[in-house]
Amino acid sequence: MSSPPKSTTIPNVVKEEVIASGKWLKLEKTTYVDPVGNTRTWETTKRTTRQANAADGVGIIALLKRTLHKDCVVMVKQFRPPIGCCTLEFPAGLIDEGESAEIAALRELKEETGYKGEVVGVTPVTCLDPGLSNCTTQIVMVNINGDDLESTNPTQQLGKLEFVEVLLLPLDEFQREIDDLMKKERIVVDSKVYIYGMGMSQAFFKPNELRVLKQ
Ligand SMILES: Nc1nc(=O)[nH]c2c1ncn2[C@H]1C[C@H](O)[C@@H](COP(=O)(O)OP(=O)(O)O)O1
Repeated sequence: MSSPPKSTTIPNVVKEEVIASGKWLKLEKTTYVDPVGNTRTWETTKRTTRQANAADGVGIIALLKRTLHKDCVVMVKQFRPPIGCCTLEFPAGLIDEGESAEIAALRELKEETGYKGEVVGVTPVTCLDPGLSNCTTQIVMVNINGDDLESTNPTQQLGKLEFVEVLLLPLDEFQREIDDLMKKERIVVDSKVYIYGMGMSQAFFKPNELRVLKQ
């Protein structure tokens, strides 16, 4: 088997040309130098809405905490035209001009679900699908005091063209609830959501499983 060519160059982008542009998205031809010094091209999509020094959007992991109830993750289900069916996602949205990720997260959570939250953590800017697009997000962790009067009967603040259903999934059965939902209806789950569920299952919900050391 022949060995791969040795990296000799720091890869970098040398040119970005717009091929097609719409209101929300554009398609570019990206010319770059690869790790062995060859000049190549890539087809790249970008959002037109990105604000300076910010991620494109936020995703919100919102935990609803109520006395005598299990903690629940606040989820949204909506029809997504690019994929042609409903998806299960964390509440999410684009960051507006002048907004921080934290402010955008609390605003989007209120609009999409009606809940008022408190920010307890935020990730760095993370990429979403870097082989396709430069799109980035920050995931904001939010707690909701469900005993607060304003959270007992939350009212969404959706635009006329927005149709978002709110689902509350118990944290301790998160992955199983999602699997059950997928058996019942045609729904595609956002990968961030499913990985969050798998991570929790692996970390917390098999305390008696014997650890096997693998060489
Ligand atoms: N790629 C898009 N095509 C559209 O035709 N419209 C789009 C695109 N991306 C965003 N939008 C519109 C739809 C909403 O009116 C606004 C804001 O969306 P937001 O709620 O912030 O984000 P999502 O919940 O992720 O749609 O942008």
